[in-house]
Amino acid sequence: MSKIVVALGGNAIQTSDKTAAGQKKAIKKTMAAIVKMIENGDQIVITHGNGPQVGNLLLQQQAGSNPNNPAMPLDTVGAMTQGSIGYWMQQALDDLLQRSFALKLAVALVTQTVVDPNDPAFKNLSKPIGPFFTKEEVKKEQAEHPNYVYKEDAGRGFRQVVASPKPKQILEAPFIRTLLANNCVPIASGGGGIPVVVDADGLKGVPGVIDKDYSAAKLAENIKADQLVILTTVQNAYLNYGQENEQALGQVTCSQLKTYLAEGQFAPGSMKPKIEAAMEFVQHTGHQAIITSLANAGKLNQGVGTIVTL
Ligand SMILES: Nc1ncnc2c1ncn2[C@@H]1O[C@H](COP(=O)(O)OP(=O)(O)O)[C@@H](O)[C@H]1O
Ligand SMILES: NC(=O)OP(=O)(O)O
Repeated sequence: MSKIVVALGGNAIQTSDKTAAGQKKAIKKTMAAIVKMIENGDQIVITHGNGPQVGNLLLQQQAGSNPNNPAMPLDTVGAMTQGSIGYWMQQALDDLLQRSFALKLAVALVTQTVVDPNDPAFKNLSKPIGPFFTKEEVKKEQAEHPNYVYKEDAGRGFRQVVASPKPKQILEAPFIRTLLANNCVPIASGGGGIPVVVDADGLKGVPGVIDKDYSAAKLAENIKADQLVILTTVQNAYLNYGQENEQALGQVTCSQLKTYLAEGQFAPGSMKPKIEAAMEFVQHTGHQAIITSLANAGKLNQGVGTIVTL
């Protein structure tokens, strides 16, 4: 039996139907793929992104804000998305688990991730969140939210960007291990975990959204996982992605990936963090990491995807 941390990307949650019912439906389909991994006999910890949801909720908070009901800050909004997405996943998974594993339960855990208050990411905002805007729309948004920063996101439009500090420690890692030991399926570190710093007064939430791929690697390391699995839209990481000479990467070493990273083969904000997270886990633990599509979740022992080794 292997202990596996599975990181789920936006496509596992997002749908054109943004209602709770629409998102629940998408998540139920995703959880059915995860159950296949549990059926293989492995211990699974699920982590997930929250980019679209945290940005949307932040806008909703601002729109409804008044002195008696003020908008919540970004760290709290991040926690709210851990709650909502975690609830949807937990419910979907419980329904599916009850059919085959009467004793297993999913448990969504509000998770804090320690970051460095001096992380340069607080000055260089880079994490896109919320909806996409056209050039015209973004001018209106900027007038309404003068403190927000917007950047172009890979030719797909403009999005608000926030700080994305690197995770240093997943605070609740020991409890995640306890949950695993007690036959639970933890859903943890959602949205990369709520970024917190430790100061003289204790823990303090800070404004940012951590990249869930980097947090997944840190979580996998902190709970001594045997494998990190990053499930996304593509079956593999590719060289020359989208070009005529595109080449899927199968088994690949960290030193080969270092060369490909230097060549700029992986787009920042999408495949690059997944490659860097996989390398970090493999280099720190000696275990392997796999990047592949959600559709391949049940076939991980069949050599699918990009398999990163030392
Ligand atoms: N070299 C590459 N190989 C594969 N996919 C790549 C590459 N460079 C960029 N991508 C893009 O990365 C996307 C996956 O990243 P992202 O959309 O951030 O995923 P998720 O939301 O699942 O975390 C793919 O859909 C693909 O468009
Ligand atoms: N927090 C995070 O990385 O979210 P996305 O994967 O949805 O961007």
